[in-house]
Amino acid sequence: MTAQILDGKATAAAIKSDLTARVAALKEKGVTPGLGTILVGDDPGSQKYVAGKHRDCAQVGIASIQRELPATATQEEIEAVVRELNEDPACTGYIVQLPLPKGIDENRILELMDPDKDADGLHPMNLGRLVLNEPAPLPCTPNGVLTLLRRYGVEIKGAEVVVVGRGVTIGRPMPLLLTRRSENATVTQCHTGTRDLSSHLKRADIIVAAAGSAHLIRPEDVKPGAAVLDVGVSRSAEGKIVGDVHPGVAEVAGWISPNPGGVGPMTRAQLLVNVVEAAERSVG
Ligand SMILES: Nc1nc2c(c(=O)[nH]1)N[C@@H](CN(C=O)c1ccc(C(=O)N[C@@H](CCC(=O)O)C(=O)O)cc1)CN2
Repeated sequence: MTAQILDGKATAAAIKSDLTARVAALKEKGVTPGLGTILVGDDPGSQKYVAGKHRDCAQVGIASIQRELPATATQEEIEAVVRELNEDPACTGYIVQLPLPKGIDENRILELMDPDKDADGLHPMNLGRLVLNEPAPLPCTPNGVLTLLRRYGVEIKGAEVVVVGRGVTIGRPMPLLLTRRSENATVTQCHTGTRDLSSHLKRADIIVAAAGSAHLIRPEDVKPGAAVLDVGVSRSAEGKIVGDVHPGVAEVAGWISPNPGGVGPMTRAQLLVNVVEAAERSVG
């Protein structure tokens, strides 16, 4: 078997084309959505992701507001920029690019954001709303995973899903999305403390690999026909992306997301969706 590709690049392009029309309609009503980003430090990966987010904004007509601070920025300096974007009427939604440099209290920064401007869905109020099943902006990567699965007709209802990883951007919120009544999946969350990862993976209809551990998911651990989403990013010595999923998995799985070209572009597209939806709510 050769797996069908879950093409994140193509799916993101379709989403952006829909958003372009919605942004134009908002502008006719006098509202220009504006995405702010706060980037601290000089991590090349983060710089690339933020640059991509602003490229996407330009494509669909969303205004860009960029704030950059050096790696030496203090907690107070970052908090001052958060307060500034909270107050800026041109900034309808914003994100703080994660991770922040060591020594910065990331949770405190997220808590300080105006939850109504939280374009990432990572403010504790919005994560709480997700737990309570109330409307909230959805975390971009997990929502991107769901959108890809739906687009390619992968059955989620009743599926056994294994999520590998427990980070704040993917691992923690992913099961919350998958276990909503609208999705009705059964989720097992695995992490570095899981005793026998292989035994869990072998039962999974869908695997979401977000461990950041190169080629952790091996062909022999995957049930034939399963859908495998590769979210993890490690870098080779040459700086190339190495995913969590071994290339041989493509011979066993029913669907596989490439990496790059899978969940990454979907993360960016879902961010724009959150920004546009917030602007649409503001006009009623
Ligand atoms: N505030 C946030 N920080 C981080 C998030 C997030 O959702 N919000 N997620 C990740 C990084 N991320 C988004 O910011 C992200 C990751 C990957 C991509 C992407 O388009 N990747 C491309 C490859 C790019 C490359 O060549 O390096 C792909 O997969 O095709 C976009 C955004 C952590 N931080």
